[in-house]
Amino acid sequence: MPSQSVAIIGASGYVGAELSRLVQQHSALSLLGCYVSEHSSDAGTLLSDLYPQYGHCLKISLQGLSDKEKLSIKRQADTVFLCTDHGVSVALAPEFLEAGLKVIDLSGGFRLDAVEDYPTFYGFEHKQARWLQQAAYGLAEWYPHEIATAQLVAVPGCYPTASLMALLPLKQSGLLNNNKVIINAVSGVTGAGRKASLVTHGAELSLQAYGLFGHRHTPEIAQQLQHDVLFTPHLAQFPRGILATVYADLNPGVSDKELDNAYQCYAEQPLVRCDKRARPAIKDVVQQPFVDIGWHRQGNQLIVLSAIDNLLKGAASQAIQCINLQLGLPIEEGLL
Ligand SMILES: NC(=O)C1=CN([C@@H]2O[C@H](COP(=O)(O)OP(=O)(O)OC[C@H]3O[C@@H](n4cnc5c(N)ncnc54)[C@H](OP(=O)(O)O)[C@@H]3O)[C@@H](O)[C@H]2O)C=CC1
Ligand SMILES: CC(=O)N[C@@H](CCC(=O)OP(=O)(O)O)C(=O)O
Repeated sequence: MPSQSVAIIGASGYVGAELSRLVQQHSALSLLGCYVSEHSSDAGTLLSDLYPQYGHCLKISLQGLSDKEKLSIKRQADTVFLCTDHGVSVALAPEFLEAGLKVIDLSGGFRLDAVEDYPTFYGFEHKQARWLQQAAYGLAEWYPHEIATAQLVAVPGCYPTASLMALLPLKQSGLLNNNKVIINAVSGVTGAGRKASLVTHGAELSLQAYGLFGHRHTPEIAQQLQHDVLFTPHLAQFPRGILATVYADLNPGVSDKELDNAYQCYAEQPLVRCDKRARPAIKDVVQQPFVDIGWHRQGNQLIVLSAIDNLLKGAASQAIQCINLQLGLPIEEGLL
């Protein structure tokens, strides 16, 4: 089996910790180091002290990302995973790419095609148009060849993963009519990251929509689907998981058989669980690398339901799927 040395930057965050665990249990990956920002208060702390549930596998000391550490990563790592905020990823990725390393970025820093969309949806000017153009979109079941050969992979957002896995079979099969697709999705609170904020404060949490009309995942979903979407995220009071409820209109005359056939594209995919009558539940995907999909129709109106763990299929386990594709390994290696 091929062996890759990997570095994880942003390892103390919710996504970084899950990814560190998955790398540790993957027989083709060796973990060079787990990094936080240079002056982080967590530098020197054991990752297992932050996440005692992973005490058996994450007794790894977090290191501040100093110039010295960056140099050592450039010398010794094959792949760098960035589990950092969008702006941090955009600043860090070119350094490692230009040193010849592969970068798998879990932020939104390299997901949108148009550099002009970054000020609007991310609030910063994107100065890395060349790398943006070269990034493969890391939706593993849909772009395996692009991911396999890319030096830079932009792992999709959690909401886009749930939404696109539900919708792309319909789009690919030409079953969607031209009406806007509506997506209502509910996320657990780990979706907002580990840093404390009033929005994620326990006493403030209930169930509430946010990001109306302007959430950054709207252009990401529309770009990949090549279809207009109205996406509304909701934050709820549970720790992890996303349920997307997708409303779409089918073209006139689409039969049940054509609809079911569209989802046959996942028949050989080990991490996609499809059942046309299912109403997927978050409890069944939490701590799992799967996406669960169910679909229901009344005439030409279709409702597709899609559930994932935001930290796994929505981030860390999808990143592992991407590196598996790059190493020529089965897509589910180290995940089941
Ligand atoms: N949470 C989720 O469900 C999902 C998140 N994502 C994306 O993944 C990324 C990480 O998310 P999440 O884990 O939730 O975020 P967290 O806020 O939980 O973690 C962020 C991590 O980045 C580190 N960090 C911050 N600044 C720097 C820096 N300059 N250099 C190196 N490390 C730094 C933090 O440590 P410290 O501050 O101590 O340095 C921490 O380890 C984000 O881009 C997010 O949008 C994608 C899909 C799903
Ligand atoms: C609940 C919550 O706050 N969720 C985050 C999305 C998390 C995520 O997936 O971020 P990226 O995909 O963009 O990296 C949000 O809406 O900003």
